Order: sequence, then C-alpha cells, then structure tokens
Amino acid sequence: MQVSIIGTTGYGGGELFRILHHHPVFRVQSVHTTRDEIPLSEEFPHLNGMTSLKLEHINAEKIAKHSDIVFIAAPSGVSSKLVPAFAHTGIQIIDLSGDLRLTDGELYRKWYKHEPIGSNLLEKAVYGLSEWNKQKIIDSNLIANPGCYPTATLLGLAPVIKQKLINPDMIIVDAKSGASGAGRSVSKNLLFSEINENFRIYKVNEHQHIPEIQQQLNLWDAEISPITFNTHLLPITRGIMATIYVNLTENINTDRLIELYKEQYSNNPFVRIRQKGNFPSVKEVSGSNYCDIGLHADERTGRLTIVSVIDNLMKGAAGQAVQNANLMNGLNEKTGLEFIPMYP
Ligand SMILES: NC(=O)C1=CN([C@@H]2O[C@H](COP(=O)(O)OP(=O)(O)OC[C@H]3O[C@@H](n4cnc5c(N)ncnc54)[C@H](OP(=O)(O)O)[C@@H]3O)[C@@H](O)[C@H]2O)C=CC1
Ligand SMILES: CC(=O)N[C@@H](CCC(=O)OP(=O)(O)O)C(=O)O
Repeated sequence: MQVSIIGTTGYGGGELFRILHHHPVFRVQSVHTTRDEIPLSEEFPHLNGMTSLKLEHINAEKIAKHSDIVFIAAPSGVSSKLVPAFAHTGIQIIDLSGDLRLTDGELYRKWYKHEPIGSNLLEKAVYGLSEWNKQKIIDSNLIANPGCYPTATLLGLAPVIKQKLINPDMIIVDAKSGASGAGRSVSKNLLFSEINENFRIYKVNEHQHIPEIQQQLNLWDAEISPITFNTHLLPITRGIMATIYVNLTENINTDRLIELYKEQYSNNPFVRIRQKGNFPSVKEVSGSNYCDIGLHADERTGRLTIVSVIDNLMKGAAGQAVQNANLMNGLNEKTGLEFIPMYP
C-alpha cells in the first residue's frame, strides 16, 4: 500500500518515515513540505544513502491519486485546513495533531485558540487510542491520533476507571516530557542552555491536553470530576512519564491491581505491566511503541500511584499512528513496530 507523509521535516513526520521505511506492507510514496523541495536526505542527513525521495509541496488531489493513506504530522491549526481537502477523496487519513480530537469545536477554540474544523468531520473522526478503541479504528478512515500526554495518562488510568475502583472526584496527573515533544521549530524555551541541567513546569493547569483526557475519561465514566493535570520539561530528548495519583474506593492491594491490569491488557502487545516493586523509566521504552506501567497501592493512604511511560514520538505519536493504520488495513497491529527499546 502507498503512503504519503505531510510534515515529514518535523520530528513526528521524521519518526513516521523511520518506521515506515521498514514496514513490510506500507511503502512511502511521497513526503511533503511547505518549504524548499529538496531531497529528504538533505533535510535529514542521517538518511543519507537510504532514500532518494524528494520533498514535495502539498497537492491534495495528486497525493490522493497515488496514496492509500496520508499521515498528517503538521501543527494544530494546520490540519483543520488540510483534512477537508482529503476527506472527499476516500483515502485513509491519520492526523497527528489536536485538530480532530475534541468532539466539541468550541472546546477546541478555547484550548487551542484556533478555528475548529467543521462538525461533519469531527463527527466522522475516530479517537485513535488503539488499545481501547480498536473496533472503531478498524471501521474508520479518519483517525484523530491521540496526544502524547493523553496516551500515557489514559492507558495508565483506564483499568481502574473501567472497573470503578477509584474515587471519581480526585485524579491528579503529574506528567513530564522530553524536549522532542515540543517539535522541531525554534523556540527560546527550548534552547540547550534553557533545558540542560534544568527542570521546569509549564502551562500550569492550562495544558491543551486537559480537555482531551477529560473527554475520554468521561466517556468511560460520566461521574469523573475535572482532573488536575500538569506538565514538566525534562532535559532529555525522548520520553514521557505520567505519575498518577488516585484514591481507591476498595481495599485492594498491589498484587490484585497488577493482576487486573495484566488481564485488561492481555490482548494488547504494546502495554506491559511491571512486576510488584518494579517501576518503568523512560529509557526502557525509548525508540519503541511500548507503554510500560508500574503500580503501587499505598495501604497507609489508601491511594494508588500509577506510573505510565511512553516514547512521545512512538506510542505518543508516529508509533501509535502506524499501529492505527495497521488496524485499519486488517494487519496485525504489531506489523513494522516490533522495535526493542534503545537501552541504554
Ligand atoms: N512531537 C511529539 O512528541 C508529538 C507531536 N504531536 C503532534 O504532531 C504534529 C507534528 O508535531 P512535531 O513533528 O513535533 O512538529 P514539528 O514542529 O517538528 O513539525 C511540524 C511539521 O509541520 C510542517 N508544517 C508546518 N506548517 C505547515 C503547513 N502550513 N502546512 C503543512 N505542513 C506544515 C512542517 O514542515 P515544513 O516547515 O517543512 O512545511 C514540519 O514538518 C503536531 O500537531 C503535534 O502537536 C503529537 C504527539 C506527540
Ligand atoms: C514538551 C512539549 O512542549 N510538548 C508539547 C506537546 C504538544 C503536542 O503534542 O501538541 P498537540 O496538542 O497537537 O497534541 C506540549 O506540551 O504542548
């Protein structure tokens, strides 16, 4: 099957190319930019000798003619303009931005400060959290690929929410990300001297992923109250850790919770649950599509600590996008994604 990538010169698009280059069924047919039409290996010298593809400007009709799937890895506010140009062509669209994730356009306007896409496309788009929305993804041809922080947070919370094991009034998510989460464009906050040997909180209680997480939690359980969610920037390149605190409503110990998580994710090869006393670090999933989860029920406080880690560019973006493309095309979801994490 033929595939095109819009936003190939960014981190998400570059990671899509890295995965798809080795995919046994999908073949990258074209790569796109809004800037100079140069060879991809000139933009990314690490691809020297590996591809003869040249970056091209975006022409939706032309892309649709030669592609079965288009991945859009462009900034929020851009996808909302690009998706309509492809929607009528019938090709599969997987959008990595936040533009199709919130079902309420006004909520999108409030949190993203951009004009929302039309409601007909919002209604058509399926939220691509692969593990929990599998059948809808299989049946769809328009995917809103989840955000990086929401992926780590939702995979960590889903089992206890679905089993109604926690107090719906108090969920606290303390999340941290590496700098590649912010993309490849230049910004003062992302200079080496601002990030190196530093650690800071940002977008305090105002992160645009709050409504996305809340939307999915309330679809699972309408009683979940507004969550507290905060994000921090780590002096590393890849990786997200979400440390989540919830109050248990039953006297249930760590052993039983680990068993429950293993049961709930038993048919999901990319979610790995750690043994008791073992907690994942970001490096242990780096370069892979895994989400690793560690759990500890604190008998002293009655609270559960959930630690969920992903690689933001893989399970948090390009990896999950390819997992969804696999599902949409009747392939094993692991196809082309069986990367061993890059440890150390
Ligand atoms: N980085 C991450 O960890 C994650 C990112 N995402 C989302 O994925 C998307 C891509 O992110 P990321 O790769 O980090 O961002 P980057 O800033 O690294 O890349 C953005 C890409 O979009 C392209 N682009 C910019 N403006 C336009 C336009 N008007 N039309 C078409 N293409 C355009 C740029 O290409 P050029 O300038 O060559 O045209 C560039 O290739 C974003 O929506 C982001 O929020 C989601 C989850 C995780
Ligand atoms: C480290 C860092 O800055 N990360 C970005 C992730 C942005 C992102 O992925 O944007 P979407 O809303 O399109 O999902 C942030 O926190 O805003």
